[in-house]
Amino acid sequence: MNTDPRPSAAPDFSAPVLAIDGPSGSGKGTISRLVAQRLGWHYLDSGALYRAVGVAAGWADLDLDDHGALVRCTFDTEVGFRDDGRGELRVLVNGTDATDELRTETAGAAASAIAAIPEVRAALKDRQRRFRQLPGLVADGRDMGTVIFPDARFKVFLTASAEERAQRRYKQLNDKGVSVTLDGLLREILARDARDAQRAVAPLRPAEDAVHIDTTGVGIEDVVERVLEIVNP
Ligand SMILES: Nc1ncnc2c1ncn2[C@@H]1O[C@H](COP(=O)(O)OP(=O)(O)O)[C@@H](O)[C@H]1O
Ligand SMILES: Nc1ccn([C@H]2C[C@H](O)[C@@H](COP(=O)(O)OP(=O)(O)O)O2)c(=O)n1
Repeated sequence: MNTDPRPSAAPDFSAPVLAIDGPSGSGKGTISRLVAQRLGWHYLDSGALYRAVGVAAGWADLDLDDHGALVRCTFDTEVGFRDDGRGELRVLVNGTDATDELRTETAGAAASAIAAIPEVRAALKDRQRRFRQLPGLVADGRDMGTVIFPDARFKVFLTASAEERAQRRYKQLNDKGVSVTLDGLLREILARDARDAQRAVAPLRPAEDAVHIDTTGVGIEDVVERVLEIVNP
């Protein structure tokens, strides 16, 4: 998987972009990584950037209400992506492998709060756009098709029922030995959906030209095939 294409290079506007947006647990990361592997394209996990700022803010003991400090933290936080060779993405925050910490619901909630600050979103815009390199980019997030790559050639909006998304997260965390309750996860998912969809800047919503795929009860491989069909009909 191509994860970090020359991060300081300018975007290559001739590279096609597949934008995959959707709420937490809809399968964006899983499907994007598999599709990127199959196409041999680069992959941008935009949520990891917001999570990385959240984690770095936690390390620095910053107050989530101190917007000025969070914006400075966004500029100061270096995020690196590495393929572990088995198709999994490792994320380095200021040089430290923070992959496991990044995936916790605490980091997700911090990311969601920080992501509502317009200056933080603005600070991360160019960093995301630089991932656009040949032969193409699969970009996963909330505003890939609406704000970051509005001219993306392909746009997908993934959904699944909140109950199924909570079940998926429950299984994912349980498999990692993290102790959580299904009820608690469902509450967190609904709270995050509401905050991401209701914020003033770049709210979670499908682009007008996005293809909607409801993945409730649909297996991963079937979703991958449907997305590949959109790119190569
Ligand atoms: N279509 C699907 N059917 C069943 N499980 C899925 C499906 N898509 C993703 N998953 C599982 O759900 C969990 C959350 O998926 P993930 O890709 O992290 O979602 P997102 O990036 O949208 O939050 C993972 O454990 C993943 O394996
Ligand atoms: N493009 C993006 C990506 C993520 N965010 C914010 C909002 C999300 O709740 C958090 C975490 O995103 P992430 O995609 O990592 O979370 P999920 O895997 O969907 O649970 O970051 C965003 O505002 N815009």
